[in-house]
Amino acid sequence: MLVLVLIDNIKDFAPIIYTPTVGLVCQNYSGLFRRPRGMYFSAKDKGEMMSMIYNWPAQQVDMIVLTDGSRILGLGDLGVQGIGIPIGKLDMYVAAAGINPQRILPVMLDVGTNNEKLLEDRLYLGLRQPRLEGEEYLSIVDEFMEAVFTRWPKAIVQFEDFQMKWAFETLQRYRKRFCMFNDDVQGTAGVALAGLLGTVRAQGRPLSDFVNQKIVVVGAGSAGLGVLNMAIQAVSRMAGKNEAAVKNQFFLLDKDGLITKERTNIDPAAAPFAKDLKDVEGLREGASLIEVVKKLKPHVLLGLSGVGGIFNEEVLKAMRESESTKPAIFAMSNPTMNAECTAADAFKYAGENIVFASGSPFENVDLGNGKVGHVNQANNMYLFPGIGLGTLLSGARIITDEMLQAASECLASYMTDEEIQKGILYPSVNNIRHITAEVGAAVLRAAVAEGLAEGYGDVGPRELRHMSKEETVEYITRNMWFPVYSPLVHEK
Ligand SMILES: NC(=O)c1ccc[n+]([C@@H]2O[C@H](COP(=O)([O-])OP(=O)(O)OC[C@H]3O[C@@H](n4cnc5c(N)ncnc54)[C@H](O)[C@@H]3O)[C@@H](O)[C@H]2O)c1
Ligand SMILES: O=C(O)C[C@H](O)C(=O)O
Ligand SMILES: [Mg+2]
Repeated sequence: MLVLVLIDNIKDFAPIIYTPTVGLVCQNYSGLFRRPRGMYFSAKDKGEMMSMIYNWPAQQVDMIVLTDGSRILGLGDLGVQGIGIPIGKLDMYVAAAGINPQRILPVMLDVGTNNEKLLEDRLYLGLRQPRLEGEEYLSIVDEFMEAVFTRWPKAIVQFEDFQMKWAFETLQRYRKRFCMFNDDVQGTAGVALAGLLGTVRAQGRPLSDFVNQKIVVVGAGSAGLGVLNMAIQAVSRMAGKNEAAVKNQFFLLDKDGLITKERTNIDPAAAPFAKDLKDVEGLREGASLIEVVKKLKPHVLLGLSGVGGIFNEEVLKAMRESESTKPAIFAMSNPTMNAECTAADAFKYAGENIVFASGSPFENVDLGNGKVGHVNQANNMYLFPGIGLGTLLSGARIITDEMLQAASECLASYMTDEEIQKGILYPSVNNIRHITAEVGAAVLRAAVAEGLAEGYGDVGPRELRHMSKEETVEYITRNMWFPVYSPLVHEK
């Protein structure tokens, strides 16, 4: 019965099973622990993972969400307590994508934690050792991946909330070998790109104008860099130029301010986005956020820093001088406390004509005189269920950039011009099954176009190839699991 309640009331329950409440649960997980859910693989299980996987009681597993707990939302290293995230994401898979709840598997890779507080907490449930590093670490993930795909060759593994270095390294290591994706890097990028394209439409400009938007990204981690990579690919396609030629409009800041080529010890993943000082006249290496906003007057300010409140009054007021008629403020960090600003502050200080989005939910803002400041939830939940379900039903064995791009484009075109004019960039969470069906169909059709779709169950690749767009959406919808409960019969 619970699943039905969740599906029917997803808008009310998403903030509980998902951000922000899931963050609070993870922070307190060891103390709250009652019974286990999912599987834990620890560094001490090395050599045993294959038999452990074969011990999982379900015959079939379709969807796995895996974390090592090293970067849980914006809350940092929470060790095994991060298991709440795979559980919450998979609850969303059940509610939004209709993945059969008997075929999901939340997984924690316990390789230790560097969180001193947890190491000293006598209730802490995980290994009391510093995190494994280097080859030792990778050998654990390798063993897990080999074991999973040996038993369930058609499963999909979603990597979630890994610290940046491992997020990128594992993505490169596995994406051509296994059916996997990194939600923080790739799911987030697709949702952000759809929102960025929406803001161009909200200004009443043609999509081709995207190439002229000045976009400041605050946070050079797995999510921020994922967004930049995908946005630059999109601009490059639109402008018909190579990626190097279209980077000028993007500006990147991390904890040390504006990233330029003058930076010493620059992270290799951020290096391609570092600015030449001559292209940011009047700004210096490490310029602060307020300096950058005042100087550049950007169209979009997008936060993926994990730092609550850094879009402060001064920064938001500076956005009033934006060159855009409808400046966009995306405070995408989670949970709510870590959002770069609140919705109310954004409308109060940056003005009523902004477009606003946050990663965690906020109420719409009453602007007085019957006017409402619409709050969008720019969260990867709009895409990951469709990416997972579309891939599953296509039978593809890898997830390509084209499939992810199709997901993002589908979300970008979901909203009508009328809605977009009102600042509504994303659909209501209440429609999540419909969105997921559309996104899933887009992903599946992209897999077909690339010749990757091998089919699922009785539906072979030939049938998939011959499905129209509408038939694909219908096929996806038909394959969503839905709870049916038999009526209780009372004895008279
Ligand atoms: N809305 C979504 O769908 C979504 C998706 C993924 C991640 N996120 C959120 O984004 C945040 C970051 O995630 P991540 O995986 O990129 O983390 P990360 O740890 O890989 O990166 C964080 C980045 O922020 C930078 N930073 C820290 N303090 C800063 C400051 N004061 N000013 C500017 N930059 C600063 C760091 O230098 C680093 O580059 C988290 O809060 C996470 O919850 C949201
Ligand atoms: O979990 C979320 O709500 C989004 C995202 O995956 C995050 O890490 O913040
Ligand atoms: Mg995440």
